[in-house]
Amino acid sequence: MTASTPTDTPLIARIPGSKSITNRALLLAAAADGVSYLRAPLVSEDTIAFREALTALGVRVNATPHDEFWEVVGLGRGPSGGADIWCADAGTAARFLPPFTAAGHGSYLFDGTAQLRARPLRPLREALERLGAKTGSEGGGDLPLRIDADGLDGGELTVDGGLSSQFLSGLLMAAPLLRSPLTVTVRELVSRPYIDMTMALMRRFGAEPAERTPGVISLPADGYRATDLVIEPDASTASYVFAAAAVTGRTVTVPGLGRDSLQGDLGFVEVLRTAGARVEIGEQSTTVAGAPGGALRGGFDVDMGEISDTFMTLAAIAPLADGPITVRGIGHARLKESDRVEAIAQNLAACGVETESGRDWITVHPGPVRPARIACHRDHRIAMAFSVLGLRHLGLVLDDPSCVGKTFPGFHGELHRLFPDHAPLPPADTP
Ligand SMILES: O=C(O)C1=C[C@@H](OP(=O)(O)O)[C@@H](O)[C@H](O)C1
Ligand SMILES: C=C(OP(=O)(O)O)C(=O)O
Repeated sequence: MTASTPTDTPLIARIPGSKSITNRALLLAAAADGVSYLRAPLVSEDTIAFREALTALGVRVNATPHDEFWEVVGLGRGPSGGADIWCADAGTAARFLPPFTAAGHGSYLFDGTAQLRARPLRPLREALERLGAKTGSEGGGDLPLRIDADGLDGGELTVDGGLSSQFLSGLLMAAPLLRSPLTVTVRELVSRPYIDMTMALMRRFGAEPAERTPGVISLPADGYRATDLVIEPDASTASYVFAAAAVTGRTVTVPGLGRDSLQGDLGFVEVLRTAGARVEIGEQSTTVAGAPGGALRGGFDVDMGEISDTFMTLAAIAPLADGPITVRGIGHARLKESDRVEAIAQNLAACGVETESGRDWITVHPGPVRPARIACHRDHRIAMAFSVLGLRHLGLVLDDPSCVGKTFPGFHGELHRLFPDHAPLPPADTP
């Protein structure tokens, strides 16, 4: 072992499957010709919503009793017959499914919770209209969204991914189902690693997207072939146990997340390295070892625009560091389950921590953390990020612990299993 290699006996974390990979794989399997197998899928509110939406679209998804794998009987084309589609809180459902239905036939009405209705959808709708889709809004907002589908021709399309990369991912995944090839030119783009994930998974299902010039993606209209896919643990979820290692001085290993991961959010461990943790990204696993006593180095500035789901994991523990930490590039994090920049600033203020923030950045100053009630805003990541800070016995209480169910229903149980001396027993209403 080298000096920088984690040494104490690692705690082995059980991290559920990636939400982003599960929901992409569900869509691609539904569009494919043949029967696909998705192994170790995430079972959470977002993926159940996606699965139920596909069922409403006439796709058969059979689960084994303990969800070891899901069998998806592909349609081999877009859906037909029309349906009402409930997207719940899932941004992936609201952004990936409308292009899929537009490539099919029939009338579809998409809706979701008040939280989802508040999130942007217009650039996707406008892109679909430019492709020739007939769309309508009911009630004047972005959702409910109606799509009257009669298949789509390809051609040339410019897409604005400046608010969310999910618009582009949804359009790219629908492209092989169009009547002719499509070339997409990307104007503005946040969260680029998710586009690489989309294209990598499209290839796993037999499609051939090509980006010969950066920002210009050509997509043959050759459909998808069924496949058998093992879904990696979720790297955004893993950020909480890696941060937990950093603040407790323990070592945590996540098996199944290695250097070939499709998920950009694994890059969060590099931010922890800057904060003084030791990190090893192996072929099949990643290990983070906290500095003794859970000491954190501050006094740095980091752009987390490409891995913005993990910025709250860092910001929540930043008061424990020995200097201020500034996170940049996170304007689009204001458009998620909550305004995450505001939610972090507000909750840290409740803990007596000083912050400064602007449209797309926040600085967290070091200092004592006082007991507080954390306002989760029904945002799973606010709940999970502050649970990690809470490992330092600071008297933090979440106002809505069960909101973690969006991506990790068993979060509190797993945190307690790994850190029984630091994390409380899970609340009665969570697994
Ligand atoms: O494509 C995806 O699976 C996701 C893309 C990201 O959203 P944005 O592109 O809106 O940043 C991320 O925040 C979200 O949790 C999942
Ligand atoms: C932004 C998120 O989710 P969604 O897929 O709903 O966009 C998230 O999980 O942090």
